[in-house]
Amino acid sequence: MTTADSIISIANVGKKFGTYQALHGIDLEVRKGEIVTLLGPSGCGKTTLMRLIAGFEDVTSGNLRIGGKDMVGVPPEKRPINMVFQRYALFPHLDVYENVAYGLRVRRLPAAEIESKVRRMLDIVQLSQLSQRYINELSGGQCQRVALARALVNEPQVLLMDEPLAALDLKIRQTMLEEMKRIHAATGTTFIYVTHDQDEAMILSDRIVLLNKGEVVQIDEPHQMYAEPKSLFAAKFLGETNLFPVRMVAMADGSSGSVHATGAVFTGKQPQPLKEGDSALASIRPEALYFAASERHRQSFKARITDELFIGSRSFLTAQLTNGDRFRIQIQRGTACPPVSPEAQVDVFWSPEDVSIYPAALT
Ligand SMILES: Nc1ncnc2c1ncn2[C@@H]1O[C@H](COP(=O)(O)OP(=O)(O)OP(=O)(O)O)[C@@H](O)[C@H]1O
Repeated sequence: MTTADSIISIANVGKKFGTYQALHGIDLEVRKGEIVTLLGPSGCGKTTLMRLIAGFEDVTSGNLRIGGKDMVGVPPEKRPINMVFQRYALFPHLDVYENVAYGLRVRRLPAAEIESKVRRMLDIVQLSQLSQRYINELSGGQCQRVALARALVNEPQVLLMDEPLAALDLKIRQTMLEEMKRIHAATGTTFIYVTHDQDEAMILSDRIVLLNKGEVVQIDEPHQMYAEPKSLFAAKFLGETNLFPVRMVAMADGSSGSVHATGAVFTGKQPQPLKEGDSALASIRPEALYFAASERHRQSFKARITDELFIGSRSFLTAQLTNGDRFRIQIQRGTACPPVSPEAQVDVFWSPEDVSIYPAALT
């Protein structure tokens, strides 16, 4: 990507709090109109990176540009961005309309322009009917939409959102994610979204920036990151996966593979360097395991099915290998599968295309 396509350009950025290095060598280009999610476990630096973009903190090293302009010394209110916080920070003594109009009134825009911008934005977030309600008369999801409207009415080039759905329950979160995608499509604003929730990140993002311990671990489209995690950390953080301890070996055809204690052979992608004799972990997602062989699903081992967790459209089966290792198999409702029986052994098949092998010691 060239810098010309980018609204935000972050090059080798570091952030120190006293002696503590919270972010190291962050490189990130965000394109105009993109939805980019900063994803990672608690304390990995997501909020710090967002606060650097917002201008609430200064970078310690490296370079941060917005719209091509260096942001050193540019205060938050002079940056072409708006931010939506987890707790919305709405004005309880103003109604929905006046909450949305607030920023435009501060900027002293003409009354007719304020009216048309606020009406349009209330229409986009589907709150026109509730424009005269006070904030304490709204549901959590409606408050969230007021907060979005209030930020977007200022037509920022970039909207920053820090865990904006964290206070909502699961069902409303899912609806709000769909809403946010629709609002994004209607406005074309660049969204940068902080979450530690992998589902939110996968549903919403054009690209996910996965962080761990203050570093960017991987930047990819959600499908790509799920299918080809470049590290054990990414494989474990995004979705569920089974990890089988293996040892690297040379295969008969000269390629490299790995062997499990049961003798099962795993070949597959090796995103990080591995050599013969190394301890490693072979990763296979529960939905990539099958009970029937096919042209693709040729590798197999024997297991016993000890348990079924039924969750409606699908089930998770717990399976046990002959050496005692347990793993999970996901099957769709209606798919034929062997009965749960601690006695009977069944063959479980997979494709090398669905296997990634990672160094055991690294995360
Ligand atoms: N003002 C500060 N002074 C000192 N350390 C800080 C400060 N702000 C953040 N940190 C530290 O920097 C690290 C990253 O914090 P940050 O809030 O960016 O993490 P996060 O990924 O957003 O976590 P969470 O999901 O828990 O909000 C943490 O170890 C945190 O304790």
